[in-house]
Amino acid sequence: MSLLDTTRPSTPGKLKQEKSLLYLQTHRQRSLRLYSSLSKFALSSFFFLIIFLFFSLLSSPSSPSNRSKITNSLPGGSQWEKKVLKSARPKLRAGFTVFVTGAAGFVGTHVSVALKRRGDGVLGLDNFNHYYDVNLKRDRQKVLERSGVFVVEGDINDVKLLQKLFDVVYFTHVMHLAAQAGVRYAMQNPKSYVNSNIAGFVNLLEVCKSADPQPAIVWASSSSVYGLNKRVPFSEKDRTDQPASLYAATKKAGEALAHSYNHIYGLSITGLRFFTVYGPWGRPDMAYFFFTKNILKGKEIGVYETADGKSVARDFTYIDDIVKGCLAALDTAKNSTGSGGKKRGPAQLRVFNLGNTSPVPVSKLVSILEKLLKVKAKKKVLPLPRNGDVEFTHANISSAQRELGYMPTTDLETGLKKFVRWYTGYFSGSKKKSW
Ligand SMILES: O=C(O)[C@H]1O[C@H](OP(=O)(O)OP(=O)(O)OC[C@H]2O[C@@H](n3ccc(=O)[nH]c3=O)[C@H](O)[C@@H]2O)[C@H](O)[C@@H](O)[C@@H]1O
Repeated sequence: MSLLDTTRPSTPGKLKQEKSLLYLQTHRQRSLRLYSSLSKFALSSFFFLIIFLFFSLLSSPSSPSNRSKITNSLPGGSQWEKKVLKSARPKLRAGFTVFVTGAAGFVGTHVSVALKRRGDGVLGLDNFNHYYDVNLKRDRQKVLERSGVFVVEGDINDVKLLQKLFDVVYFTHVMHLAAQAGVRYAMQNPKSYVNSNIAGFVNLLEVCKSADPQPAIVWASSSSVYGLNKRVPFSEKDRTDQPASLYAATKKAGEALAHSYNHIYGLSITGLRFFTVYGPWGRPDMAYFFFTKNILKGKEIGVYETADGKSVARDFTYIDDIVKGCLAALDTAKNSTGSGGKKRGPAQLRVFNLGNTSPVPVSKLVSILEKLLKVKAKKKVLPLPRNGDVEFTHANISSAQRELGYMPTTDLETGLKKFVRWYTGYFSGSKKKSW
């Protein structure tokens, strides 16, 4: 007798019911079996996936040594700290340990290399923003690396990063050159100026004031703070409450901030008012740079003139003279008097003009470039636009001369010759030879 027989019902209706019950049970068992094998499959696939991921993490490209290299070279990692310390260590016992912000910038690169060459320790910081060609900044970074200067990639608004750097290194000095530069761009992107030149500066001052001991600070202000001032040459005693551009207003705000941090916390602070700095490795957004580019390309250049038909004029200052002024400002900076956020006595607060003391009309700048490039410029004389530009600048440098021993020695023609030599070498591909 078959199994079916034994389960045979006493009535046909009951059989149907029981058959469907049996069907349901078997179906449920089958579903349960299917479900359980599916979950087993899912579970084992999951484990397989975990094991696979585990082993792929262990294998190339992130082998254990590579991985630890990567984590170590990230900010905070042991290799990163080693690089930071090595770069910041002075060669000479009496050497400074300088934190240079904006190190891959035009002035930042020159100052960092000069400090390193004379035996100071230098640690750079730069956010490598896209205000102008980042490749130029990267090439400057290569120059810095060759000189032994490590540039940490980061922003002055990153409190944690600054704090970390100040925890790792005891900086005797800060050379603060990171800024949103350019007079005319301020109309397009005002926030960038507020962010870098005001918020970023406050951030840096906050970290400096809390450091124990506090570093002495030297920072880049600008000739543009003189704004509509008509007294010539511009003296540090003249009024600076009429900025003509938002850029100038943020630099003037920086000077006011410097005053408060000096007054409240005893930070030693020196502001340097740079006058239209030019030279090799310069900024492509500046007139002398893009005029050179456009003259060589046969493109038109706009030369501004004032309402009474005079060419606008600038006290163009060669980079090497500016570097000397920066180093002298560091050398003569007295110690900050506070520590850990508390002032212990009055501290040094200074501001100096760093200019060339011989303003040159922009039309003359163009004729020098024409001579050096041996190409006639396609000039278009335009009325000075209402874009924040001022008609002229002219530095009185007697204060810097007296206290810093600052004395510029490069006239515009000599400086432009050096710039043009660098420019043609750099853009013809012989970058490495040009420093
Ligand atoms: O002295 C300073 O503090 C400032 O110097 C420069 O500002 P600026 O003097 O305006 O330098 P450029 O932009 O290179 O202009 C130089 C001259 O060329 C003129 N110019 C500019 C552009 C143009 O198309 N045509 C023209 O005639 C300007 O009016 C100005 O007189 C820098 O760009 C600022 O970052 C710096 O702070």
